[in-house]
Amino acid sequence: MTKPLALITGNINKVKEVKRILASDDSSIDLINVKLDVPEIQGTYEEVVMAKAAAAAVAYDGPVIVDDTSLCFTSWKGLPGPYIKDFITRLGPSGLAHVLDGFEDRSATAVASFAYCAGPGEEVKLFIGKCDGSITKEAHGSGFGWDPVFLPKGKKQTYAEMPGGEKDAISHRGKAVRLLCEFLKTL
Ligand SMILES: O=c1nc[nH]c2c1ncn2[C@H]1C[C@H](O)[C@@H](COP(=O)(O)OP(=O)(O)OP(=O)(O)O)O1
Ligand SMILES: [Mg+2]
Repeated sequence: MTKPLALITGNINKVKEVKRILASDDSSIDLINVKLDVPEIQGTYEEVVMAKAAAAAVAYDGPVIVDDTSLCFTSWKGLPGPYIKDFITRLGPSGLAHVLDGFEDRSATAVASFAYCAGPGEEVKLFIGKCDGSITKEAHGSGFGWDPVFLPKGKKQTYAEMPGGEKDAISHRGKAVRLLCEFLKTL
């Protein structure tokens, strides 16, 4: 029996956002969430998410989607990138904002790397969404991860301050999930 398509993540905020983006797309694509601990290798965000999807497909033994999210500082040549989780977990949003004090360029790019894998050993397909912005000097609003310190380019509110639908319309995750959705409709 084929298993349902599963979004493999331990992050409830990702699940909430992906479901909200899919619902607004009117796509009738249904996902279940399965929380599995999948290893995350070191490498570029493409390498990290491809390995994560392949491992998730084996662990779940069925069709999976994974999301690996990066936050890339221009002044740091793209770092922390896929290693952002340790930074935000240890420093919190305002601590993260202060690591750029002393750098003139506070620009950053949020990257959502989604990957689909139909099952163990199957090819992995990538869907990348990016949002350019900058890191504010202080936290504004409260919410998911580094949302309080990410100011999308051309906006007056951080991700944390804007309504969910507004974040989805411009966000790294919104862009990646809409690409993924187009692909899933062709299956
Ligand atoms: O839109 C976002 N806005 C703000 N913060 C975000 C966002 N999306 C991910 N994040 C945070 C969660 C984690 O601290 C790190 C990414 O790490 P990442 O490995 O992709 O996520 P995770 O370990 O929480 O869940 P998973 O089980 O899917 O790997 O950035
Ligand atoms: Mg993770």
